[in-house]
Amino acid sequence: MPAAPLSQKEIEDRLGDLPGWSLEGDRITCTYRLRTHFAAVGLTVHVAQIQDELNHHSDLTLGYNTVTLSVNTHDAGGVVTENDLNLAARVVAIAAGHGVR
Ligand SMILES: C[C@H](O)[C@H](O)[C@H]1CNC2=NC(N)=NC(=O)C2=N1
Repeated sequence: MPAAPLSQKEIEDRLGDLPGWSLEGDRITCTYRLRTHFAAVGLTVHVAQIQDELNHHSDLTLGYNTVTLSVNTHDAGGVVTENDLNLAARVVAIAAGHGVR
């Protein structure tokens, strides 16, 4: 049973607790800036590990010293659900440990 779509107000309310995350169209997104390229790679690998654990995957983009996540729930027709907010919360919880700026 796919997760239920959330209203824009529900999403915006929850994003208040997710620093750096925002609603962009039909997905939530965040760009983390790291001190070095290698630190960005490390965050990317850690996020990939969490995504496989949750079986929920963002479009994950690695730049020189940035990691951008952009996500919604495919199984719900490409809208934001609890699964996306849960992934964002897990990433927020680990970001500081990677030395995001
Ligand atoms: C078959 C597999 O469980 C599904 O395709 C999972 C994988 N990762 C996913 N990631 C995202 N963002 N949305 C999904 O609906 C989703 N479904």
